[in-house]
Amino acid sequence: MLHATPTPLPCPATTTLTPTPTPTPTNSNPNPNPSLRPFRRRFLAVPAALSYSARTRPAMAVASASLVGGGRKTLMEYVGGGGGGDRVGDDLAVLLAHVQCACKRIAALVASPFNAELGRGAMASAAASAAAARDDPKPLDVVSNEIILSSLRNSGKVAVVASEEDDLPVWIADDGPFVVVTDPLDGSRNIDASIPTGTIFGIYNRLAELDHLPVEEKAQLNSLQNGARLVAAGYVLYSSATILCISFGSGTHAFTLDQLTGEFVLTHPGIQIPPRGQIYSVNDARYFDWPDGLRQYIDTVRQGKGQFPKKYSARYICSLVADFHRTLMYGGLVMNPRDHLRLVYEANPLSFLVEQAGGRGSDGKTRVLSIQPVELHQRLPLFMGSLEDMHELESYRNIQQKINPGYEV
Ligand SMILES: O=P(O)(O)OC[C@H]1O[C@](O)(COP(=O)(O)O)[C@@H](O)[C@@H]1O
Repeated sequence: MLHATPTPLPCPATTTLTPTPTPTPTNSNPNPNPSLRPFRRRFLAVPAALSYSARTRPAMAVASASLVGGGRKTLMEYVGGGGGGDRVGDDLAVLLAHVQCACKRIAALVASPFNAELGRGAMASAAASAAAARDDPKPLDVVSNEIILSSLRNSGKVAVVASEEDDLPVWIADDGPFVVVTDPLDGSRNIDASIPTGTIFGIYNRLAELDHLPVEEKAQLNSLQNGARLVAAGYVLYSSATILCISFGSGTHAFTLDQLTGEFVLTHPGIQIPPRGQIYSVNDARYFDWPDGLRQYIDTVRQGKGQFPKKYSARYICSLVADFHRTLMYGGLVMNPRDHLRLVYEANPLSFLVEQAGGRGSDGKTRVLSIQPVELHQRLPLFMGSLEDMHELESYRNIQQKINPGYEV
């Protein structure tokens, strides 16, 4: 079994920061599928650090020493050593310790051999209801949501959490200094094929001027903050490597999970997205639903007739975090031109990260971070990537897809 021989590392992975203990979490969105309860118990109960068998550990530790001993900082060392700049006080550090802990749990979950059983739960519920739309939460989304919510509660640092999986934000504590928005497991429709998925999160300060309002109202308004007010934003990519990429408003930095020690170590400090890439990432099957401007742009760059005289390549995983991460690394564009991705949970945190890496995020007309959210689950066309590619794309003007029939796959 996955956790038969646990060798727990402390969670949160810091000894200097002591999270405030809170009562056993309850969830506002209990999973209605009773067949999932054993899995939820298992994954909510495991220690954050990944577990390894005693037999394999010594050999792995030798390899590990060469990586971690190579002078690379862990995420918590980076944050504790002032790496995040002035914005990262003790409260935010404690919160981050809990966020990374939750994401290690989700990383173990998505790689688990028990996913097939969880998937059967998804198919059963889909069969039971004709209304089971593609956007319905899948069990792994639900479990991931519970893991995140539980960790955020336990941090003692969060006033309210707004999750893509929940209709309404969950108020946690009046004195929590932070507001967290999250998509706990984006791209989960790919999970049965072991295609990468990701967690996205954004952190705002709680707006003290709203404290006097009724709970529902202040929960909503705190969660609808403009993306320009983000204190920090990040994602965790669950792929061949598990990568936590974060910005505190002073650059974008990526940490890779060392599977041997269970620590995120700094591998990509100060990421700069190339000003030009040669890759565009979009669901090309929608070509005939695209507006003229977008078709012309893609036709132009794929023929090497754009401002950059090389033929562009296409890459599309259909998992936003994975497509975004590749774009951050190699440059180019990642886009979904129809009203599909969500401003609060996806577009704002990722735009914050791409801007901090020297790129741009827009809805095709307007900088994402200047759009004031009016609804929690508000959707928008989304274009992000290299600065020069973004400017060229936006110069075609008519790039937002207005036809959005609700595709089957
Ligand atoms: O169907 P499209 O337009 O290609 O959209 C795919 C996008 O939708 C997502 O799967 C998110 O949508 P869901 O919230 O429905 O899972 C992204 O990960 C991906 O980039």
